[in-house]
Amino acid sequence: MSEKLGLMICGHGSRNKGAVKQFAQLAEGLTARFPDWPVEYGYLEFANPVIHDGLNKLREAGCTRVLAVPGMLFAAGHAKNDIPSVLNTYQAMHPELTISYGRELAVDTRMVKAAADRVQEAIDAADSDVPLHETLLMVVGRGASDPDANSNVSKITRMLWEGFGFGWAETCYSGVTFPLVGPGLEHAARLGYKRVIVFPYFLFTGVLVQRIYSTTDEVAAKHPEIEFLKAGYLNDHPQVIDTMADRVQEILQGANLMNCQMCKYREQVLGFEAEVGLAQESHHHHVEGLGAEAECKLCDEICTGACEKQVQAGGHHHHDHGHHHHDHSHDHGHDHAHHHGHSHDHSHEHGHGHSHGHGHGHGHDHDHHHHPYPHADHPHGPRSLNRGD
Ligand SMILES: C[C@@]1(CC(=O)O)c2cc3[nH]c(cc4nc(cc5[nH]c(cc(n2)[C@H]1CCC(=O)O)[C@@](C)(CC(=O)O)[C@@H]5CCC(=O)O)C(CC(=O)O)=C4CCC(=O)O)c(CCC(=O)O)c3CC(=O)O
Ligand SMILES: [Co+2]
Repeated sequence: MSEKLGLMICGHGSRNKGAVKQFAQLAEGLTARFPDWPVEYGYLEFANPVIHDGLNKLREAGCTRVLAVPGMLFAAGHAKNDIPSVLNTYQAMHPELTISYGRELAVDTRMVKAAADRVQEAIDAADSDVPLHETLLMVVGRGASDPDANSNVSKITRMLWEGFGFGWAETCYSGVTFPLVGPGLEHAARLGYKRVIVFPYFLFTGVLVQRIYSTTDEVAAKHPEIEFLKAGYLNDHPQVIDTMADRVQEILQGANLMNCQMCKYREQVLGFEAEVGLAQESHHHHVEGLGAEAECKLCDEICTGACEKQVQAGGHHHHDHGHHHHDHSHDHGHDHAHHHGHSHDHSHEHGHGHSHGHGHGHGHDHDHHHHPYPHADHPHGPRSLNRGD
């Protein structure tokens, strides 16, 4: 029997409409590279269609083998646990279909080229001329509880630093790990460079990119002697699409091997030894498929940061399912009542034994546990930064 191939692009998803639109554009770009196959995309969380919907469509189109690629920059929880969990569940329900999973975009010369273009665009758009030697590049990664992914951001930073010849370069993160953007930029401001370029190494706009830009404005206001440039994120850069297309080809060539050398689940990674052999399970089923329900109504298109201000003012996020800020809220034990009225116990086990429960909109009760991130209370990390919630 001949095989009918289909392509499934597994994206992250955002509450922000602009972000979802931009990911869809990226997916369109990839679709154009595979004109002979049915191509679908779906999101892990916060937006529709979900990955499951896309898989249904491919199956209905008669596909016998689905090549699934993660629309993810690095291999952390989403690429290692959450997407595989969705795919494996689907595979188990549909044994007639074969799902082959590809790898993340990872550190790749083409990704570095795409990043370099965004940095160059920021330099070109600047009013003044500052020599590269007097410029500091700050690359902002998403940040995860996986040092494999976090350290790959530093590699991107070094490639850009060395490639351009900037005076200095640093790496910081939008959440979960340290240093966060605020402390990272404050440190950078002390180094005496005339210009600081803040570059979010992100695929699309959204809540987090907006937070990075707002934090940059706050730090810039305190340092009028330094010029801060805000570079754009990767978006649907042709080289990003090329890289993703290559990840698809790798599956067919049988070369889609993830690099497990630095994987905390398999190897004794310094500081993360306790996580060897840990179950790689998804924590995302509770947010998956929140479509129109999760969509942010506070901004029209590109995130304005209005949701953050609401949180800071003491109110909860408009569609807060209590998960929204958990990466920096482990230190307060409290319960959120939720408008949907279902309860869900979400406990984070970590060294200090705190936990918080929250309710959220889901049809069933369940427990899930995140392994404690060993440096959650780092002085430049998430817990020390009081964003007011
Ligand atoms: C705003 C928020 C959603 C909301 O609540 O609205 C949001 C948004 C986005 N995340 C994105 C990417 C990634 N998110 C993770 C991981 C986590 N993200 C989580 C929370 C939140 N993520 C909420 C903010 C909470 C806060 O900080 O206040 C965690 C804490 C909780 C959880 O999800 O369970 C979990 C940590 C798990 C851990 O490591 O412990 C990883 C790493 C990984 O793979 O795990 C990647 C990179 C994947 C890659 O490599 O590409 C993108 C796409 C960015 C892009 O454009 O590229 C968006 C979209 C946007 O910014 O809108
Ligand atoms: Co996420």
